[in-house]
Amino acid sequence: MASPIKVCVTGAAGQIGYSLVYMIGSGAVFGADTPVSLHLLDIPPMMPVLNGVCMEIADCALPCVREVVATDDPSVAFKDIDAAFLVGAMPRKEGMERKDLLAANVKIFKVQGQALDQHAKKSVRVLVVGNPANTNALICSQYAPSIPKENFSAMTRLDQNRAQAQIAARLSVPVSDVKNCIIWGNHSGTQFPDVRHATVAGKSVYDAVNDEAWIRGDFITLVQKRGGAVIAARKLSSAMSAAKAACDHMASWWQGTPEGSYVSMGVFSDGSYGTASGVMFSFPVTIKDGKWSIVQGLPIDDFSKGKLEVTGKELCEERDDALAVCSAAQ
Ligand SMILES: NC(=O)C1=CN([C@@H]2O[C@H](COP(=O)(O)OP(=O)(O)OC[C@H]3O[C@@H](n4cnc5c(N)ncnc54)[C@H](O)[C@@H]3O)[C@@H](O)[C@H]2O)C=CC1
Ligand SMILES: O=C([O-])CC(=O)C(=O)O
Repeated sequence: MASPIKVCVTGAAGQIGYSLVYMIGSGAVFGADTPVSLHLLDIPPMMPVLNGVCMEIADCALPCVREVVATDDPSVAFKDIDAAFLVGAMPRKEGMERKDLLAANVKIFKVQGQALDQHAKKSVRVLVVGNPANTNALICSQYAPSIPKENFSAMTRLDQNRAQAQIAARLSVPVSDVKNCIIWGNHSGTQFPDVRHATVAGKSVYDAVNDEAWIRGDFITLVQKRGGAVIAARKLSSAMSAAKAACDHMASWWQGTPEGSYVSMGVFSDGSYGTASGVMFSFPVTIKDGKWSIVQGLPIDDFSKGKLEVTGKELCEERDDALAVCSAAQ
């Protein structure tokens, strides 16, 4: 076995953390032959709960887990880490939009950006899960200027998984047959789940579904509002599926995307497809040798163009609000 990689999970005593640490420890993300040192961060009042999580990790007897560091100190949690899952943040309650969390959560990502800048490896790959994820990732990157912007990303993989699961259910096929559903823009109600370029068992999803009204209507709304529907049902936000998506995201980043496949990630926008630049916009990306590249040249019709504009505008507004909160907190 190789030497352990250091992986940090913030909010490790919370709901998503509870599923996520097991999945990482099981080898599902970095490979069954890659040992990991788990660095678990939470806030001081949660240390007894985190201690219980550590007991359970030990009791799982996971061969990949070589070390567990549980702490409330970001300088310890981020020390020399290779990968970070930034989950620790307040979740929304019924009736809230994710951007309603901005004022409370964005300060966490400012402080953690500064701590990553000081303590993490410069090659660290950072996945932001805590909402509003795209804008938190942008702020985190901004306050970690010594780490390349390409090393920060926001999670829209749960939306991609939701979209692919809905298409599979509609066509009564296994979800593994459905590929290349795209999530454009913000992880919010303005996101654009797009199946124009998706395939099912190698054929066009658009043709297989053969119902443009559904694809442009109920399908989009269902994916956009799925997080809220889970909250209404569970009285808690998605946790198991969020942890699975975080693992899928990091596994793609670590291991690359197969030939002909792409995945959606919130990444620093260079203005591709005429989108807003300087925000963390979710694009289809391919990944090779740990580096993502935005898939270029996909035809975008007028319907899609309109959707990209709306979600880009929201991201610019969130960015401006977040910067105002951060400078007021200085
Ligand atoms: N991007 C996405 O697709 C998704 C994002 N989320 C977001 O993930 C976040 C976490 O959700 P849950 O685990 O359900 O919440 P939770 O409330 O169960 O757990 C959050 C944990 O973070 C900890 N925490 C708070 N501030 C912290 C800080 N400064 N440093 C370290 N830890 C801190 C809390 O003490 C708590 O243990 C929420 O913001 C939620 O909205 C949830 C689902 C999907
Ligand atoms: O909806 C929420 O607040 C949690 C989340 O981001 C999701 O489930 O997609």
